[in-house]
Amino acid sequence: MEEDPVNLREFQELAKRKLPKMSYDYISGGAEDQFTLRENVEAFQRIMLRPRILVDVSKIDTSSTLLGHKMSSPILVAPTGSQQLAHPDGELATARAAAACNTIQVLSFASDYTLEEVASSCDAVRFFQLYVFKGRDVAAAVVQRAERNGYKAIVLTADTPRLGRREADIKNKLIIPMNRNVEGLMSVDIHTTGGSGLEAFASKTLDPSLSWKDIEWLKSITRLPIIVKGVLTAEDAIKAVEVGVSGIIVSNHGARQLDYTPATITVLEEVVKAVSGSVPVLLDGGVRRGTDVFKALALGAKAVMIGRPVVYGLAAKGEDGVKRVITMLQKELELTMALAGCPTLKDITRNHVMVPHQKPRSLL
Ligand SMILES: Cc1cc2nc3c(=O)[nH]c(=O)nc-3n(C[C@H](O)[C@H](O)[C@H](O)COP(=O)(O)O)c2cc1C
Ligand SMILES: CC(C)CC(=O)C(=O)O
Repeated sequence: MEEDPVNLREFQELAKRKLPKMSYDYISGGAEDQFTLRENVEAFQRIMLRPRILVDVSKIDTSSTLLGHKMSSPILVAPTGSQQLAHPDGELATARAAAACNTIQVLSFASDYTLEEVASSCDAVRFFQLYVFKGRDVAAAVVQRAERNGYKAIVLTADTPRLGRREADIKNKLIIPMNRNVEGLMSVDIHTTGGSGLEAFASKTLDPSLSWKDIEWLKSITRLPIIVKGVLTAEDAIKAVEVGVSGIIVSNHGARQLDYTPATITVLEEVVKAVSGSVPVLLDGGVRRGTDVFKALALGAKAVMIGRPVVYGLAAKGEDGVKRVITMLQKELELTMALAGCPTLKDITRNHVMVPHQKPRSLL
């Protein structure tokens, strides 16, 4: 009988056994030395909790809202491309699992099912993640389709003017399916003479000239709120608020872009302070435990997103695997809140965590 993972790490192990090496390496890997990949997880492990005792925790409420949308917990599904590498049902399975768990899926621009197919798969609140390609007409057409199909926000990924150097993908000569959302809008020759097929595609399509002034353009083509993903500094957080975004995601793209950026949890507080409550701040990168979610909330995040764990759940057990990953994390958060003396999310404060002097262990 197939084993039943009891935590998110065991889902990763199961996914590793089930997936071809090329797919597993693409999903699990990070950029270059993968220093930040390790840091994203380890920085959470350096933060300790300060639980309060003798609080009535007979009822725990994990429910939350984001931009006015209700969620059963502050845990969202991060955008991850090409989910058919993990399972044939890909983003459709993820959409149904997220809906069943009452949470928001951020659909990747690079999804293997089109945004229309995902929208008609089930009824749910979902957001759409945008990459801006050279020649803005493709992005404009896709954003308008997302709006027409009921997506409730645009998540602009801003940390990928070019693709980070992912050495496993280069060695494996990664083959990536053609982006379905741009079918009929553009044609790109993705044949390579070697190396990563994703890198070949990205270098032909991504627009490295995208800049802050383009938020104005994005606002001119959609009425949807814009959330910027990839903020790591107070300076950029302030800029994002100035140009009128509706939300910020502290993210280093799961350590797949610029290596030696800090773990996201170590810069969260800086960003939260810089925006002083004007817009919600989310975080992704390395969230693997309910205690991690709790720590991020204590440091000011409105919610967190999980990337790889969802894809591992999908690879391990399809739609049911994704459901179990999300539910597992929600239940761990609920238990953490009970054991820390926080019956509601509002009860989680900065005083519930002890943050060490932020120096990566390997630099001490
Ligand atoms: C396989 C994979 C594909 C991804 N594809 C996208 C994408 O298409 N767009 C995007 O904005 N981020 C993408 N990301 C980054 C995630 O949205 C997220 O920032 C990251 O996975 C969070 O870190 P975690 O995997 O440690 O949870 C991808 C990440 C992975 C692992
Ligand atoms: C560049 C995208 C197509 C995929 C992505 O964001 C990723 O692999 O991290």
